[in-house]
Amino acid sequence: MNIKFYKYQGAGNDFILIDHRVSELKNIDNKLIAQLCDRRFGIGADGLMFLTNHENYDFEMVYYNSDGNIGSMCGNGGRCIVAFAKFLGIIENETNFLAVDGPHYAKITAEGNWVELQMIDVDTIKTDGSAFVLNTGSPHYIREVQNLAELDVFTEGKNIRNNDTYKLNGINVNFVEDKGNHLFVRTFERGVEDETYACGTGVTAVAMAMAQQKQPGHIETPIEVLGGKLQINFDYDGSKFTNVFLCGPAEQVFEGKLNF
Ligand SMILES: N[C@H](CCC[C@H](N)C(=O)O)C(=O)O
Repeated sequence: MNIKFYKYQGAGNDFILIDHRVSELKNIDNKLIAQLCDRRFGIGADGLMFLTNHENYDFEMVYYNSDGNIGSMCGNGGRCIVAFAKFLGIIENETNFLAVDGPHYAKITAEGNWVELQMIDVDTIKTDGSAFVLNTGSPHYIREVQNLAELDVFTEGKNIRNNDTYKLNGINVNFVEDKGNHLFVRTFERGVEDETYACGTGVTAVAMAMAQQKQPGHIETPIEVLGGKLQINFDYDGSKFTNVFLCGPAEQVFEGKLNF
């Protein structure tokens, strides 16, 4: 089989994309996905996505984590697949597509490399000790820290993700430092089981957890991650977050063929 793939990255969160409308890869084998995402034995990526047809939407996004298992919502993956749909000529500068957590609206700049993706509304933030826990399409744990640049995110994140509370279903673990005019965020991702350079649903959750400690209103939060800059915009009425947008770059890096 000769299967064409494309590699995308959004703020350093990187993905393999396959146009499933034309691909011959019909039986999705989780071990093969893990191998393709492996950085030594495969292409290397934090996740793999199939773009498929859907009768009521422009397309459907099917997302797998790099361990080969189907993932929950991936925000940066969502932004990358929107850029991919534009590249394929399926959409122009706006789209409504379906993902695992429901329909998403997105808009895209003319050049196609800046994508603003609407995320699900959120009305529940729980606490776990001094940490916050919420679901933005994927489950997230958020802890505020000092000196985040020095933190051992892998060890700390892995311990939290595997503690008795979260071991069974897993959780994505985010650490945030308030830098005054922006938030600095680092994330240990479930399904990658490592720190990634950016996590879209993660920074969305972080912006909400930090905003609930402030005045309600329209809130725009600039975020710094290891792989670049993202921005989260939403309306917060004191209990609910609506009109939530994850904004940032989404770039095609290369294309290739799987030969097997
Ligand atoms: N990198 C992703 C999160 C992937 C979700 C995955 N780690 C899971 O919990 O299944 C993002 O940009 O939102």
